[in-house]
Amino acid sequence: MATQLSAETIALVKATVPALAEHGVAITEAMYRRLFRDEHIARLFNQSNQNSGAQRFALAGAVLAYAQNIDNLPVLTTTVERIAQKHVGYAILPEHYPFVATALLGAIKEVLGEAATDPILAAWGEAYWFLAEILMNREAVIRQDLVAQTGGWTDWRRFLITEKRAESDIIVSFTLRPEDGGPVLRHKPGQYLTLRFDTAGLSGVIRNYSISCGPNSDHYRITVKREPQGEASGFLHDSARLGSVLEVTAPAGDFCLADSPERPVVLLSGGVGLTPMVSMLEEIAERHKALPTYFVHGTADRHSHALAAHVRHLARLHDNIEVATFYERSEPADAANTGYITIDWLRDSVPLDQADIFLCGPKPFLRHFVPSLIAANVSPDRIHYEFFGPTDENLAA
Ligand SMILES: NC(=O)C1=CN([C@@H]2O[C@H](COP(=O)(O)OP(=O)(O)OC[C@H]3O[C@@H](n4cnc5c(N)ncnc54)[C@H](O)[C@@H]3O)[C@@H](O)[C@H]2O)C=CC1
Repeated sequence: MATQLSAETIALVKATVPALAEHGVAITEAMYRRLFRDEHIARLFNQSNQNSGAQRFALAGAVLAYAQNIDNLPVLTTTVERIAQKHVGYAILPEHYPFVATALLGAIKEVLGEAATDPILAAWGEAYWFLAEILMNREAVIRQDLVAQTGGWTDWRRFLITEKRAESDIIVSFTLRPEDGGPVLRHKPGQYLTLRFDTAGLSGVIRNYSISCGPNSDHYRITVKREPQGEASGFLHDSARLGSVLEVTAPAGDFCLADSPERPVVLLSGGVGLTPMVSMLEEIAERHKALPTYFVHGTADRHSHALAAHVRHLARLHDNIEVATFYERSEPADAANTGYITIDWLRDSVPLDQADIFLCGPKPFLRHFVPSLIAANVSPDRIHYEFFGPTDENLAA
């Protein structure tokens, strides 16, 4: 692999930035159309993100960001790590990359027509493989690291549902244990699992769910909200039973609590976005008993509030854990504030000037808090957020 792209390639790719800004979504649309002619490639993707169009927009943004920063790649380090983690979770392998190269170059030619000259296509081919090498190398390291650990694995492994438990009117937890009876890899609190369903009507459907329990070598727990028209969540809520099998890849993701947290921690969540926070809270209760921790959660009302008793229980056992709850609609008996969590409340109630802030929730929640925290002088390296779905890297913009 070239260790660096030539100045000529960089210039040719950068020259396509205006065309990508204008036609990026058309290009990614054409790319996916070409890519999905191969059934085995189509099965690698979460098709609900395709149906919503979100994946096309996210990829168009990523391609544009790559072209814009091709002479300053360190800017993309976080994005590259997230993509590599996601690829390992989706069991993407080096042999899949040529399919994307062919589809992307074909799509650029199709959409840009004569403007996509041979030198431009050659430059994009080179640029694609340059980035692909970086990703494939990183993904190989992640996979090696996974198999080197007790309970680790790569590719899909069969898990059984061994417990199913309602956490609120709309949220259910599932405990998953390997069918082979072996141990599981201790995940990093905050990481997610990738599940593949193999049931009639859901064959090949893939979804990510955050792990909602603390690290252990025996089982994982996921906690799932029923989404309107959600195929996978509908199946899990209505049809999955004890003993149902799900295929799972190893825990992935870089949104996690440090091994030895050095600053106070604020765990800020909206709705079912509390799941990775509960995993972090269990780990803090178990291993970081002196770490000042603020568990701040907003949800619609008491009926949608999952794992409430569990979180309160952990807080009661540990002096260092403070819990605050916000309901959009509260009743007099609720131990909750009314309305949304606000930046003013956070400023008055948690050590924003020192803490690491972890955020997970719906997009409007992240779109509100990430810029508000930056405006409140929280340095971006202390703001950590997670959102499932095609990654939107522009929340801080
Ligand atoms: N690891 C991950 O990336 C995970 C992501 N999620 C995501 O979290 C989201 C949670 O969704 P739902 O439970 O449907 O949430 P929701 O739409 O019901 O909202 C939950 C709460 O978030 C708060 N909120 C929403 N907008 C806000 C704003 N602008 N300012 C302040 N607070 C606001 C409110 O308290 C609201 O009650 C989903 O989009 C899901 O994909 C969930 C679990 C894990």
